[in-house]
Amino acid sequence: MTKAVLGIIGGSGIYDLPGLENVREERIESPWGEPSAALRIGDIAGLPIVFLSRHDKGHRLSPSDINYRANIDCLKRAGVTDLISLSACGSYKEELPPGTFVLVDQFVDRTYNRPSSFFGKGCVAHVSMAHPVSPRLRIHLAEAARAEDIEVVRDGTYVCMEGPQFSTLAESLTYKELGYSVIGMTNMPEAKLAREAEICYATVAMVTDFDCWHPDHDAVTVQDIIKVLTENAENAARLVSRLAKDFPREHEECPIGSDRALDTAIITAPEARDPELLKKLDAVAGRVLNQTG
Ligand SMILES: CSC[C@H]1O[C@H](OP(=O)(O)O)[C@H](O)[C@@H]1O
Ligand SMILES: Nc1ncnc2[nH]cnc12
Repeated sequence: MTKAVLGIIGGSGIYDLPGLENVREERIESPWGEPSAALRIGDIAGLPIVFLSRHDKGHRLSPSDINYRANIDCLKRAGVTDLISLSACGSYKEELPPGTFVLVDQFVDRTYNRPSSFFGKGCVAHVSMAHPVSPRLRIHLAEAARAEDIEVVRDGTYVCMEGPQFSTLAESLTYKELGYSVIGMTNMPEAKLAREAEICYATVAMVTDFDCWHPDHDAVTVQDIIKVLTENAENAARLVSRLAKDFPREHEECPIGSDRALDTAIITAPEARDPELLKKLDAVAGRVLNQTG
């Protein structure tokens, strides 16, 4: 049995986690470089929690400047088994107005300027991303939201753009036409890397705006977003507290195998593997690389 350790990545407007107790800050060294910030390690209702601010205090980092590999590697080193991303997003549906929380179940990756894998030359791996979100985490989040009377929608598709500029009207109309639910700039490659690191991942996409497709809302501005962020952040803190109280203390095996994703993924023959890369993979892939026989 593995102890459950809940990781929380706080996005825009969430630079700390109210309710986190017995907090200590830890700067974990990663062979993948500098993470966004020091980890804040503590507990809520006795459940171990590791909090990481994605953009760091003061919103120092833009989506393309975040070292997603270092972030996920550090969370893995800290023992995180289950990871929740709290993310601001724009909405493509009238019925998902600002303030709605969407428990997305699919992602579309439109980013192009970020390293998106721990693997590569000297150790090639192909994990499945067919179902990028852990269904079990989505269920726990939906139950926590219901208990706290927070409006959530249980599924949806999050398209991840490179940014940092918001979409053009043509892009916005295209994504809407394609049936996507929400847009953001950060959940890819984060979700891919969490899968490679065998960490169960789920996102709470918190709607802040209607992007620019909506006839009544012309262009998005950071000022408008900030107005909604504060209220969303308060609800997110309540949601996480409730989630932690009711969360199983033993890590539950993922029904779609997120926590065993590397069992069938590595294709490079042992004799063709690059020892330098293998060293960097010690945390992310240690479970499978250290197997003997
Ligand atoms: C400040 S609005 C744009 C910004 O907010 C979202 O970030 P996060 O997912 O970390 O909450 C979006 O992806 C952009 O990075
Ligand atoms: N409209 C939008 N587009 C991209 N990222 C966002 N984050 C919040 N609102 C957004």
